[in-house]
Amino acid sequence: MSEVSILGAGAFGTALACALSDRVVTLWARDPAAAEAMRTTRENARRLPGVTLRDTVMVTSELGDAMAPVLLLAMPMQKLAGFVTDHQEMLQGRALVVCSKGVDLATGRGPARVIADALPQATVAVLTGPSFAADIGRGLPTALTLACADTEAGAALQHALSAPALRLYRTHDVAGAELGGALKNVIAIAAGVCIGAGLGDSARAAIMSRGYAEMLRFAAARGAMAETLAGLSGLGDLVLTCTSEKSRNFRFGLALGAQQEFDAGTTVEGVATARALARSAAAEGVDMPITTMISAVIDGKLTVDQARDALLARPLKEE
Ligand SMILES: NC(=O)C1=CN([C@@H]2O[C@H](COP(=O)(O)OP(=O)(O)OC[C@H]3O[C@@H](n4cnc5c(N)ncnc54)[C@H](OP(=O)(O)O)[C@@H]3O)[C@@H](O)[C@H]2O)C=CC1
Ligand SMILES: O=C(CO)COP(=O)(O)O
Repeated sequence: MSEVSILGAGAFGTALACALSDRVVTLWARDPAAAEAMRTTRENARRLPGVTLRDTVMVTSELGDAMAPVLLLAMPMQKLAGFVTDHQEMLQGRALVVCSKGVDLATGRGPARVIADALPQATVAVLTGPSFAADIGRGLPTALTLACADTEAGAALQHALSAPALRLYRTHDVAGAELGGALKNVIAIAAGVCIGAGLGDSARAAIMSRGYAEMLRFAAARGAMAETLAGLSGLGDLVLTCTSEKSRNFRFGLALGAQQEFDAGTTVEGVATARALARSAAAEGVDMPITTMISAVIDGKLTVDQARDALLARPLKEE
């Protein structure tokens, strides 16, 4: 049995398994056929093609075989609540490190709260920051934030999950870390829309800066620290995903801006999160114009032109 298991064999879970394969690590895939294919070909051809899984990566579809002391949860945000509720008993008493980025649309909760509500006794941490699965899977250097309210447990996890090319910084600001990862995906969609609609690089820089301003406002309203948002999990990830076509959120925005189809099977966390955040911002009186416009454009309530005009026509104000 390994010390660390990764639950969810998508692009990110597979990449993390590769990063941690300097030791024995277990990767759980819910689909037995996918697990069998990975075991025999040593590749996750569907989610992370071109990356070879070392022999130290044990792949299983039996959840019980993956019950290590430290579990990394690498599944889409909207699936997290169902997963932890369904497997409450098995997950009890372990350190749960969630890698999902987003807000639960049904309840408005972030990933750490979703887990803590289902497993009140669990040690919960968040692993987030600028990191494309394709980069991590290839062993390229990456720095992430590990957030845990319990400083001692956080330090232990920081050491347990660091690897030769994976450098972890630690914080106790769980809300800040998870909000950074959730909020930036919506701004990445907006940046993609901007480029896809031909609005230009200057407009994208404005979206990134003003998007960051609204990330800070929302995070402050939730009691998060501005310093956390200025770090890897906020600004770092915002820059990455607003400027690279490796980002699915950015690519989704590109397609939306260019009025092109986008593959519905691709995980685009910012879509549900935009809806959840726009709803919360309105309810809590937090000014989030870009997030609100992007949510409306995604839902077809506004065209890109209407959203652009509405943003430009806002009352002039101090920066
Ligand atoms: N890809 C990246 O570069 C990064 C991703 N992340 C975050 O990691 C999370 C996962 O993303 P990523 O791996 O890229 O997504 P993928 O779409 O590549 O994979 C999602 C994985 O989750 C599994 N899954 C879906 N539904 C469930 C469920 N109900 N129970 C258990 N497993 C389920 C899928 O299984 P199946 O294959 O059987 O459908 C699949 O293995 C997201 O929140 C994302 O924001 C964070 C940093 C980087
Ligand atoms: O969060 C990510 C990189 O840090 C991955 O971004 P996408 O989900 O947009 O591909």
